[in-house]
Amino acid sequence: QTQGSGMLCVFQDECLGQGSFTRVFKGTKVDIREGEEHRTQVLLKVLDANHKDYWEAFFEASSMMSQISHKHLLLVYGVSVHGAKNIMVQELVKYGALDLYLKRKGSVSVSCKLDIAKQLALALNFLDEKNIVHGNICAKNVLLAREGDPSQETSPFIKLSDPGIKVSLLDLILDRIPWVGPELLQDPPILSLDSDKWSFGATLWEIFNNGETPLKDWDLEMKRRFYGTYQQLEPSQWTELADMITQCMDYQPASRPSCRVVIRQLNNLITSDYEVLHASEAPER
Ligand SMILES: N#Cc1ccc(Nc2nc(N)cc(-n3cnc(CCO)c3)n2)cc1
Repeated sequence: QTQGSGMLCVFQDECLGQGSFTRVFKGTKVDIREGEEHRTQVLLKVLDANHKDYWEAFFEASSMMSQISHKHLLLVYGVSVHGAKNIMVQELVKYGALDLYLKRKGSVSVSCKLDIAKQLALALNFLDEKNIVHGNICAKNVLLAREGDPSQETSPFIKLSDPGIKVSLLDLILDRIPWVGPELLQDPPILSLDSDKWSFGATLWEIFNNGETPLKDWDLEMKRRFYGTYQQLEPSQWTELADMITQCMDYQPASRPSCRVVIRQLNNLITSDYEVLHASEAPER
């Protein structure tokens, strides 16, 4: 039995993956409306039993998502708090987490990547306008609802997932370097809308590096030094993209570009990419 939409029950199949404190399963939601049974495939995000005391943060994350709706935000049906289990029931997004998709696919076109980046920027702009901090923007939390296929002229479609448990323990924050803004390692940590812009920059880096994990295998000491010495992620060969990532990952939170500026810069990249892409077809000037 869950809150809200009167969902009757959910069943869980195989485990699909995991977050920091949770495991995700495919499941089925059964609603009874006007005496008819409606079955919907869902994603069940189950809070690990040994993290039971995180249930408030777990509940907060899901209630944040269920209070707002936007085409690029994940739909959360409700939270089941029956018995000892805390289960968040989400829409099942067809192709799952973007980082795994990019790793698996390895050959997603630049135009698709730009499209995904723009949709993520639109989701962030929506949250920004509502003064809502997500707090965990990364490719793992971007879900792919539709593949882009340039030959079929179809564009990809993404949904930003719930932020998961807001971590405050220092070593968990260290674990999220380079996605977490350096201002969160200060004392006191300052979580703000600007932090999401830093994370957006790190996520752009993942998208254009085919889902590669930034600072992979770096230990916590090396990660601390990455911020301590004001380092940047390895720049892309595409200067305009590299500049955008560096601007988002500005060590001064207030100097990071607004969502509107980011969307405008992405549109310029899309146009320039289009021109390069179709330059060969352009009639001799
Ligand atoms: N093979 C396969 C396959 C796997 C998953 C999905 N779909 C889906 N839908 C969601 N709402 C959330 C997630 N999800 C995945 N990993 C996390 C934890 C890290 O965020 C969340 N996956 C579809 C196909």
